[in-house]
Amino acid sequence: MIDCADHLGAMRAAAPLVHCVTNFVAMEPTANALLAAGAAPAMAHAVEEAGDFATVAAAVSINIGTPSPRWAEGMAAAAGAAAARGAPWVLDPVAVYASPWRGELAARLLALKPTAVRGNASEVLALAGGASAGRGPDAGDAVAAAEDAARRLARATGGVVAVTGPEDFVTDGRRDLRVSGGDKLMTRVTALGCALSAMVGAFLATGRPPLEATAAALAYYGLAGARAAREASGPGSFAPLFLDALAGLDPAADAGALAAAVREGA
Ligand SMILES: Nc1ncnc2c1ncn2[C@@H]1O[C@H](COP(=O)(O)OP(=O)(O)OP(=O)(O)O)[C@@H](O)[C@H]1O
Ligand SMILES: Cc1ncsc1CCO
Ligand SMILES: [Mg+2]
Repeated sequence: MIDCADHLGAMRAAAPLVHCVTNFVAMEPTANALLAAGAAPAMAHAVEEAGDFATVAAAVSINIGTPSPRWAEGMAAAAGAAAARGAPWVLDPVAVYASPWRGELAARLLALKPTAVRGNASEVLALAGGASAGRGPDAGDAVAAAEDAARRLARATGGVVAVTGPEDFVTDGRRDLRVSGGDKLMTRVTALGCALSAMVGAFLATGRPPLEATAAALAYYGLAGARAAREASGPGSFAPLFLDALAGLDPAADAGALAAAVREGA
């Protein structure tokens, strides 16, 4: 059993600074999700300083959603600075299949060996070199179709790969975990996957084993999503209720529900 509540408590106690080089769309939702969870965000992407931010942050999250050539240099600087000091960092390969240039950028970042990759099924399939049915940033493939790709990618980087969707799949190439939770409404509000990647960074910052820390972050996020959906009347009311649920989840009271969300194996 993975003690997700212990991971959540440790993350909140550390209140880790997560430096995010992320996309225009995701900046505010990501910063708000981190703050609601009890972590601290920084968003800065200029190549002149992204490495400086990454040097003081407890974790780094790199998201290629709306790149430009200079922005890409900021991503490489931040990822490189995290990798150089052994700090955890997460790669979110948004729409990596959408253009050859985006594919090259993702490959360049992947070569810096992210502690975790978090993407949807189409992104993970494409990042591993396969065909995918993604459209814009949205998945067109089932999570199950990306499991082998995720394992191969994890073995190649030595890190963790998380494929998210209706049920999340997390692997380090040897051990597989599945995480249930969430709600379909989460696909009707933009950038919640992007914010989740930064949340994985916050949990990795505790220094706990990356596979388990990633699963704990997904379980926490999914439980908050399911709770918010119970109260929401649509995507508009879901968004603030989700922040409240992230803030309100309690390691003691919710330990059972968090642990029940994660299962090992097939
Ligand atoms: N169909 C679904 N049913 C239940 N929960 C879901 C569903 N789709 C996504 N989720 C929840 O949303 C989380 C984020 O997942 P998703 O795979 O949608 O990210 P994404 O496609 O990268 O999003 P984006 O790029 O828009 O930020 C998942 O971990 C899960 O908790
Ligand atoms: C809508 C959108 N376009 C590029 S990034 C992004 C945020 C969701 O991934
Ligand atoms: Mg995404």
